[in-house]
Amino acid sequence: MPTNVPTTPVIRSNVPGSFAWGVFHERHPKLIQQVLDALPYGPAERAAVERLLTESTTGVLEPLGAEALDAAQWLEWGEGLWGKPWGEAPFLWAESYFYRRLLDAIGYFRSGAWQGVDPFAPFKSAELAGAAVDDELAALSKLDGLPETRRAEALLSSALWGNRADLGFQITAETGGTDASDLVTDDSELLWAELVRAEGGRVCIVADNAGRELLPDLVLIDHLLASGLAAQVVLYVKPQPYYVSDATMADVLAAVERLRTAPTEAAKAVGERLWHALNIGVLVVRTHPFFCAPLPFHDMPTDLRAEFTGAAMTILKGDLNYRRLVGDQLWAPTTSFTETAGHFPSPVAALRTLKSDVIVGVDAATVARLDSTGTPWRTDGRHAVIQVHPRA
Ligand SMILES: O=P(O)(O)OC[C@H]1O[C@](O)(CO)[C@@H](O)[C@@H]1O
Repeated sequence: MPTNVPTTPVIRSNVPGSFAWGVFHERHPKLIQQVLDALPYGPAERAAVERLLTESTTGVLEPLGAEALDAAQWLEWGEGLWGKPWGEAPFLWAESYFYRRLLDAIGYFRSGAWQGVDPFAPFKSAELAGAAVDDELAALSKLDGLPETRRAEALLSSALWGNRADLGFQITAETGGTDASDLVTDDSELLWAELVRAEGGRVCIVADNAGRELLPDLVLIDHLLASGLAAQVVLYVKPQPYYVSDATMADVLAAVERLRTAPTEAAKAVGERLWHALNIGVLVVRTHPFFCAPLPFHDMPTDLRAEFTGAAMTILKGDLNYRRLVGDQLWAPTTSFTETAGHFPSPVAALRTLKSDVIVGVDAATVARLDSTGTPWRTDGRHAVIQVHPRA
């Protein structure tokens, strides 16, 4: 690259007052407290968690212990960063390592009583069991009466706003609910056109959160399969607990069960169809260690790249997947989505509510309108994008 071309700054968490700084210095202390309150960890785990909080806010990056199975992998990923303050590492890297170290602190990988115990399970279970989910599943019945196109739009919208996790089918089964201006880029027509163009292919969905986000994702998957738009759907989940509510295989099973045991026929039927789809392999759940790696998708390993290659479409859910797709950098918001996401090995769509500074693909007039509101529109979770990089 010529030396006079300015590069887009990578986001770091060392600027007091910035969003990234707030994640480490304001959100993580609260999160740690919630984790310690939710399960009765003993003195060793509690002390290790407190040490992690101190290290990640005022200390320097310490590598994993040599006994960890992924110690060598992390040493390589963190080359040049060890011994430096956490805030000097890229925000994406540091946040990912924080969750890896949290699992270390609570003994998730060590042989012992806490091995394999998801520290976030109490939050995920409470959400899935909650009355809000009952209402959302009940609202699903209303979608059956809608014309096909409207129904498809409603399902897409639910999967999108499910990422905000305070909305769901209720929004879409009724007359709207979100302000259209909340959707700052809307490529939904292009997304449906691409799905129709590649009808009968394999659609990959890279999940984000469990519970109230995963449920509408599963309903959308059911629609893609039932309509024939997809012959097969591959749902990618995290191999281990991550970013609090990210979906793992256990969360998929819990969500399918929630659907199958729902009080309404419409929701039950979705649950039964998904169970059958899993049985016959038209719905496949997969994972890969790279989904918990601290790197952008640009750097995905060859085996994962090969999995996405040939997919009719890959739909990436949520904020973190977006950051990993376009790069966790302070792009000018008008930078084209294709320029930043075109490296992905298949056509790709992002369904994301905005919860961090990164944003691309927004037209200048919309950026000016949003900036003029004086609200933190990039991070307050009130806005969303549907963005598509189609087949050439
Ligand atoms: O669940 P999502 O949509 O991926 O959001 C995760 C986001 O939450 C944060 O961890 C903290 O707000 C962001 O840094 C991150 O991108």
